[in-house]
Amino acid sequence: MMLRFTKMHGLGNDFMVIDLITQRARLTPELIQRWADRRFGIGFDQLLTVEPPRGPEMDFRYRIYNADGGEVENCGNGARCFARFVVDQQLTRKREIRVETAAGPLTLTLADDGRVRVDMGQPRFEPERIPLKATQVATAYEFELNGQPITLDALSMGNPHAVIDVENVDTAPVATMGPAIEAHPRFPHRVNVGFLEVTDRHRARLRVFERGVGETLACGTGACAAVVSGIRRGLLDTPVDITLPGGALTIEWAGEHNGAPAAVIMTGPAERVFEGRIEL
Ligand SMILES: N[C@H](CCC[C@H](N)C(=O)O)C(=O)O
Repeated sequence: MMLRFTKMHGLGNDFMVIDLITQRARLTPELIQRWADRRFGIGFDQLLTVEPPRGPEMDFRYRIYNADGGEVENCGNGARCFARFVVDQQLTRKREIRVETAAGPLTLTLADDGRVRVDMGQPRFEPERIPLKATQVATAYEFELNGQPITLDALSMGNPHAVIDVENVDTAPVATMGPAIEAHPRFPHRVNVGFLEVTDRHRARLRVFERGVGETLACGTGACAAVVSGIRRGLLDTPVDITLPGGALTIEWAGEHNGAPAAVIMTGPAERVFEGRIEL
């Protein structure tokens, strides 16, 4: 049996997108890993599926699988591609689309300039909601890494993120510190690791070592987490143009009011590369 898919990317963070509304497929971690391989398979950072909603208030269910085959809670670049996909495939005529994810609802809006605006929901700071082993909420957590002390921030965008300040992202120790923090035992579900360079009050640069993938050209939830962290710590002001190796996103966050964090708004591109079919 042949399975239709579309190859897409958001700033070079690339996806295999599968319509499981008009098709059926049982996706196992082994199959996803094989398809994710950039030589023996299709090659992608994440696999995204488009599924029927489980409740009347949603238009679709949006599921995300990392290249290592693990299902995860959220993917920001993927959300923009999801919106482009369901419109291009004529699965909806809406331009404001409500989707359910494992972390909660997202609202995807296609803008006239071709970019996609995503209400990414509220960030969460309580250690137990990241999750992170810590005794209380902070904006600076002290870690020991290979015998050396380091300080990082941590929060959830539905998926877990650590944020480390660096002078220059180009020389940041992404390849060594990234995997060491991703697998640190204080992050029981592992973690995405962002290296943040603040340029000025409204601009920043970021590289991300993604959980279950490695360094990617862009990470939407990582950009949201880094900007929220920068605003909370008084380093940034909303809106922020954040530049990753694959390109730039605009992130807006109005902060916390009466202890309730505002939703994070991310705006950026979504590109289709090719349509394909693969033997199931
Ligand atoms: N690696 C992430 C999922 C994909 C996030 C990223 N591709 C994005 O655009 O947000 C995790 O394990 O939580």
